[in-house]
Amino acid sequence: MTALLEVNNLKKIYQSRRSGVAIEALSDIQLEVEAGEYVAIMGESGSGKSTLLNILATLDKPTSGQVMLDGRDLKTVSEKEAAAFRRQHLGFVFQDFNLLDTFSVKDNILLPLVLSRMALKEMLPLLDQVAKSLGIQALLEKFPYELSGGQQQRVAVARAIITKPELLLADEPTGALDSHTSDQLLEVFQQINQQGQTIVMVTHSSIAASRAKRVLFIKDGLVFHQLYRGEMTNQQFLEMIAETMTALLSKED
Ligand SMILES: Nc1ncnc2c1ncn2[C@@H]1O[C@H](COP(=O)(O)OP(=O)(O)OP(=O)(O)O)[C@@H](O)[C@H]1O
Repeated sequence: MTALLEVNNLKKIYQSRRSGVAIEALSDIQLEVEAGEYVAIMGESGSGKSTLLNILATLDKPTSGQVMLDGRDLKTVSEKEAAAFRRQHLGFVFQDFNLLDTFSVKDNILLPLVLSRMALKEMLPLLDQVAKSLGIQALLEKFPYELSGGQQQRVAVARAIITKPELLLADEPTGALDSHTSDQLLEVFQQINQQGQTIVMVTHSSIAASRAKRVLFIKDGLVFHQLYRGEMTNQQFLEMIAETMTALLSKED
């Protein structure tokens, strides 16, 4: 079986325009994600997590190496095609929700379908389904500024999954949430993963990572280590992740 996402020998070097100094953010990343997996990516600040996510999201290009999504090399996605490609195949959830304040919740969620020119009568059943599964039916006519952070993030998740993307990419999705709301969001992620949604989530939080099925640790631009949940409970997996993070941070090179 081929993986849904395959990353081979990915390297990213940033060239500082001012100083001319080259920074190697990713040196040789190798990873595979199967359809239906829920993978968290951890690593200390500056280890290259956002760089990796941006490349997977087709928002940035690698210096070398390959990313294959569902058998397609992202190199073959042209600049012109990129926005439509992202809409059709990927969903995004960010730390700061990124909702449009002048649009109602309903219109925010429908936006990717509107941009894909779907007919309204096809959209509405999808809206209904996604709103029900995230428990946000009562919020549809409100505006984002009328919602709590947790509610806004649920709306952002609804917008990300309404297109039924092959892959949901999340960058610090619990970063702006308090611990209670963060738990609720993590439940939502577990629930949509159980329904078949593949998720790759970058996070600083060991608690968030402990809800995934697998955790990758990045250090020095490489996948340094990985842990599988297997039969572990959330608490057991959390302890193992926390120990690994401590070891990772204490091992200076
Ligand atoms: N646009 C850029 N130009 C130059 N250097 C960059 C750029 N973006 C990131 N970097 C550098 O690349 C390295 C990796 O950064 P990246 O943001 O991917 O790390 P991160 O693991 O996501 O960090 P954090 O957890 O703090 O968000 C860092 O050394 C950073 O300073």
